[in-house]
Amino acid sequence: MSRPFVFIDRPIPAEAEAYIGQYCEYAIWNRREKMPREVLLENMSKAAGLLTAGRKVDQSLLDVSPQLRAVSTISVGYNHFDIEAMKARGVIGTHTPDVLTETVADLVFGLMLSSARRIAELDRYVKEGRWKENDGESLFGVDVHHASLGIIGMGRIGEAIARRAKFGFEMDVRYSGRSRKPEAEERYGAVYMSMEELLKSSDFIVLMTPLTAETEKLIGREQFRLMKSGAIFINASRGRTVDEAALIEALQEGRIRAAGLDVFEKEPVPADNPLLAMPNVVALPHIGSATSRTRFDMAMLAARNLVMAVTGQRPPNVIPELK
Ligand SMILES: NC(=O)C1=CN([C@@H]2O[C@H](COP(=O)(O)OP(=O)(O)OC[C@H]3O[C@@H](n4cnc5c(N)ncnc54)[C@H](OP(=O)(O)O)[C@@H]3O)[C@@H](O)[C@H]2O)C=CC1
Ligand SMILES: O=CC(=O)O
Repeated sequence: MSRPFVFIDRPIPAEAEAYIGQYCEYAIWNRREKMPREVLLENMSKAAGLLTAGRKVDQSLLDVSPQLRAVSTISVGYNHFDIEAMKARGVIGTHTPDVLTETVADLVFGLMLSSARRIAELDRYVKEGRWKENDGESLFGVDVHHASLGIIGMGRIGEAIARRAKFGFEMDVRYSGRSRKPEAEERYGAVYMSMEELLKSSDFIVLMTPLTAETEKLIGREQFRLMKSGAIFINASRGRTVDEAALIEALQEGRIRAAGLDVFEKEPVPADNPLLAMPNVVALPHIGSATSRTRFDMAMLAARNLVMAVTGQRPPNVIPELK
């Protein structure tokens, strides 16, 4: 039987590439520069599978990919998939849940600690030689331990954050979302409440939902107005789950104390985005899952998902809407 042809649209670890090579013919775009569209078109015209991370899989891509049977993304989020278009064409979509959960939860805690104790801001302060003997209260922050934490989107990563909060920092955990999580309630004492109640009562608010039609701009002007004065807002979901103009306004007006952001409406974030000029904003370049170990595990899982899908087996990580 002939081996299926797959296209890998970015550099991946040698082990993942070798694994795919055991079962498939393949081509790989192995450079950091942007791939010319002709290269994509040439490969997609014959590809049964695509391994990517973040490339839009929409009608226009499907139109130039007549053989396509499966797309495997090296990410847990799959908001770059046009689900309806894929469903209509019978294209399988897979993602990489679980392997990155703990790593992303670590980063979220880093953002919480850095925002509360002003770690990134004060690092610059010391390195710029501004540290003086009588700085006193001007360098004070707020406590993370024993504070209240509201998690919006108590899924895999949300629960890993709740565990750290409960057992590491004795925080008072509450959550909102479209379904109850009895295990999280039992294990972490997490209290289920409406988003409104959560926003009004939490010292820290962490947004961890996927980006969907329902969650786009889930947090906007009205939600920032509901937050406690002095609240700290963390977003590691997707930039578009937040109305960024409303976030900027809330920070400029001093409505909230600080924000820790791993994601932005436009990525890479433009240098003139007002958020970048604010000392009380910790800004990261979408690195939630970016440790060597975790990125390796994600690539291997995505490679296995792809191979299974194009060789007629059912991969374990088909995205829920396409199951
Ligand atoms: N910054 C980064 O580098 C990373 C960001 N992410 C982002 O984090 C997201 C979550 O990942 P993960 O925890 O694995 O996913 P899960 O699917 O396990 O969790 C998502 C949670 O969000 C909830 N949710 C979905 N829609 C809504 C809604 N409309 N209102 C409130 N809650 C909602 C889900 O509810 P229910 O249980 O009812 O389905 C679920 O509990 C990813 O989709 C991705 O966008 C992920 C990894 C790295
Ligand atoms: O943002 C990263 C992901 O895995 O989703």
